[in-house]
Amino acid sequence: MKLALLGYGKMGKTIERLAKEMGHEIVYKKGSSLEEGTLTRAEAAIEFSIPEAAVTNIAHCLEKNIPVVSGTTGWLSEYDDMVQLCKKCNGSFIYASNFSIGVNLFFSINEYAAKIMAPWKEYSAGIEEIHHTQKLDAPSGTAITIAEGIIQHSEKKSWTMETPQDNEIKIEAVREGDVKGTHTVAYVSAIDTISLTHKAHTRDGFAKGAILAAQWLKNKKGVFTMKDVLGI
Ligand SMILES: NC(=O)C1=CN([C@@H]2O[C@H](COP(=O)(O)OP(=O)(O)OC[C@H]3O[C@@H](n4cnc5c(N)ncnc54)[C@H](OP(=O)(O)O)[C@@H]3O)[C@@H](O)[C@H]2O)C=CC1
Ligand SMILES: O=C(O)C1=N[C@H](C(=O)O)C[C@H](O)C1
Repeated sequence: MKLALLGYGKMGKTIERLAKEMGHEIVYKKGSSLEEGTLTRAEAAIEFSIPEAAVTNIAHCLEKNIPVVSGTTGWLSEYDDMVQLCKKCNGSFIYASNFSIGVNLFFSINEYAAKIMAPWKEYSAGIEEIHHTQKLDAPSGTAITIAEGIIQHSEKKSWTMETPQDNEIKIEAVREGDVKGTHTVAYVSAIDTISLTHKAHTRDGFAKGAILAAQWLKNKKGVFTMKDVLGI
């Protein structure tokens, strides 16, 4: 496929390396001070930039009728606007807080655990995410998706990074070293703890999932999620 990369940082470069190994061609690259190639040659755009740039990048692709896969986190207050724009342009759009197949399986395990744990009121759920010190947003998009999975299957109503009320889930964000992304859900009672952890060893899983999503999106119209891509 002919791919555009919107954002050419850690993720953009990882996607470029893996996409080339898979036989795809990068026809356009854009960073804050870089623009190479021609966007309109692209069959799909893969967008991993910064929260402030994501909406403009996504809207630009939709308006130019280029299918767009976005993994940028921290801009979701404007997600519904992008859904509306995609419909108006009859475009193709996938956003995921995490494109790794392992994390998407973890999301399903998390929802299953939330259902099982819901009646057992002596356990209280909490989430911890650990990332590298360059990460701009907190909590991670993945931690928010995990919290939403618990909220969907329990009496919890929202998440917080402060001291939680009874109907809130606490998310703790830790920034250290070059951690690629570690997410833990823990159910803690006075006598024991049940915890589930996903730990990314490299960024390759995120990048492979985004390339898979771009391939899957070919010839499809609408707004999709990684659950659609993976059929889970
Ligand atoms: N959904 C998922 O699976 C994953 C999501 N992410 C998310 O992806 C995003 C990027 O992560 P990462 O690559 O690690 O971050 P980086 O900081 O390494 O890269 C971000 C890049 O965006 C560039 N940029 C800035 N402004 C624009 C613009 N207007 N248009 C295009 N590019 C621009 C920056 O350019 P410059 O270097 O010149 O400043 C930089 O190269 C983050 O939001 C992160 O949370 C990360 C991993 C997985
Ligand atoms: O910024 C990162 O690095 C990551 N961001 C995503 C998030 O916010 O969930 C996904 C992954 O954990 C890496």
